[in-house]
Amino acid sequence: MTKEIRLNAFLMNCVGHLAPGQWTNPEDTSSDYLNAQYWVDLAELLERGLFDTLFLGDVTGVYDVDGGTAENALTNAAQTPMNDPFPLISLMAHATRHLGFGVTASVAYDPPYLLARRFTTLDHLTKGRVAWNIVTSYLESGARSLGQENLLGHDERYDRADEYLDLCYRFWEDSWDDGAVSRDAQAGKYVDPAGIHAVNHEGRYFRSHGIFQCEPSPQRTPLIFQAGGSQRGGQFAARHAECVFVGAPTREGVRRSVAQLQDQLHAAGRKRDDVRIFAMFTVIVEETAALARQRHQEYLARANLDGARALLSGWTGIDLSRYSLDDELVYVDTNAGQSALASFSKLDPSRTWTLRDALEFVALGGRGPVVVGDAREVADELQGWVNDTGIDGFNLAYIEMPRTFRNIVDYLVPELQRRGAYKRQYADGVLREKLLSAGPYRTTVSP
Ligand SMILES: Cc1cc2nc3c(=O)[nH]c(=O)nc-3n(C[C@H](O)[C@H](O)[C@H](O)COP(=O)(O)O)c2cc1C
Repeated sequence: MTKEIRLNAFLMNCVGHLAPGQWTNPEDTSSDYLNAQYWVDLAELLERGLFDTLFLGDVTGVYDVDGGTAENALTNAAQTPMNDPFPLISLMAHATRHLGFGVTASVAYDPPYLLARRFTTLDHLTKGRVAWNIVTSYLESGARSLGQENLLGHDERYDRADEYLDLCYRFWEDSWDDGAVSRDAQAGKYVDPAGIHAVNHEGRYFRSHGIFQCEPSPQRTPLIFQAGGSQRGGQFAARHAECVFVGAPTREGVRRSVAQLQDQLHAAGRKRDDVRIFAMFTVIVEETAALARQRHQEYLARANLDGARALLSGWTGIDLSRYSLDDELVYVDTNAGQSALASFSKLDPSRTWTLRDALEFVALGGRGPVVVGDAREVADELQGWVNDTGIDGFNLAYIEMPRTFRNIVDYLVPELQRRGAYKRQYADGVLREKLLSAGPYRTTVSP
């Protein structure tokens, strides 16, 4: 049977996101990210294309690993400057009915109570269309700006994140009984206090005593996404995630990431196909293959390798300005994101990468592959990846705004629909019901 492919759009609240240099194209509108209308137009476009979510990445801090300064990132707009993703969701939810919103929030800085409250608020305002992409942060600059000496150790960040999540689940799921909000005007009773329970938590990293102050939202716990493919990151995903976001440049790399995660799910007592897996990807599709290839060449000519180096240095925690472009990338453990370097070194042993190869790759679409062609070629390619790797869909980055997404909606989506590989309408229900064919509430079991 033809597998239905899921699509999310992958952006950050910044210029260019995963395409440093492309903002210099007069037709690219990504530097309009400061305008509300830019986001509303995008959300409406994605809903027209039946995208599952608009998925917003986020980082705390600036990319200052390259050369030990933020100069490169600032000059080339390498995810710097960057605004907060949360307020965008209220705007876009108001303009749409079905589109989901994935939002990345780090557990490194906000206390669990405040972040849990923010998600509950958004889940209400979106009527249950919010997902949380949980990350543990990788930029030391963020830690310093928030008054910390440095980031916790890589694996300890995940230990702390486990406790963070367990506490959030208690706020969302244990503090308010179903039916406690009676809104009984005749009796003059909005909430029945008997249905509200204090959360008492004394843990290694967090303490909290008291009732959660928000009434339960449609999903209670937002749909849980996770991105972070190290061994420890995979264990964390196996415990919490309902959807996982992987990023690797080759088919073999993605296949291995999926297989590793499935083994970890099995080890955690879950079914191997218990999570929906999305791969980072970029699509350049045009009405004709020739035009798509021409567009690709124009994008390559504008790609900014310095900006790409600022990004890759930040992701890996290694100052890549100290290496020559012909040096081969070799895996070492670092305290930043470990899977970023692994995906250009040990993940796929059949391929070696020089620094130049990796920068040219990252400059168009980050850690995900780029597929170029007319709708038929691109659909073949996407279906091939889904069949060979076990993923469920793609988190699609853009190169040019809004052309990348407009062309996907106008050319690729109808082709996938003709093949029976893409929905023709949204399913009913909250985001979890739409994406997982499950009930409205969290599908992973509390420990
Ligand atoms: C595909 C992908 C996307 C990611 N997106 C973000 C992001 O938007 N913000 C962020 O802080 N970390 C992001 N990360 C990093 C990780 O989630 C994680 O917090 C950390 O850096 C450690 O990752 P690791 O388990 O791969 O070593 C991403 C990782 C992957 C694999």
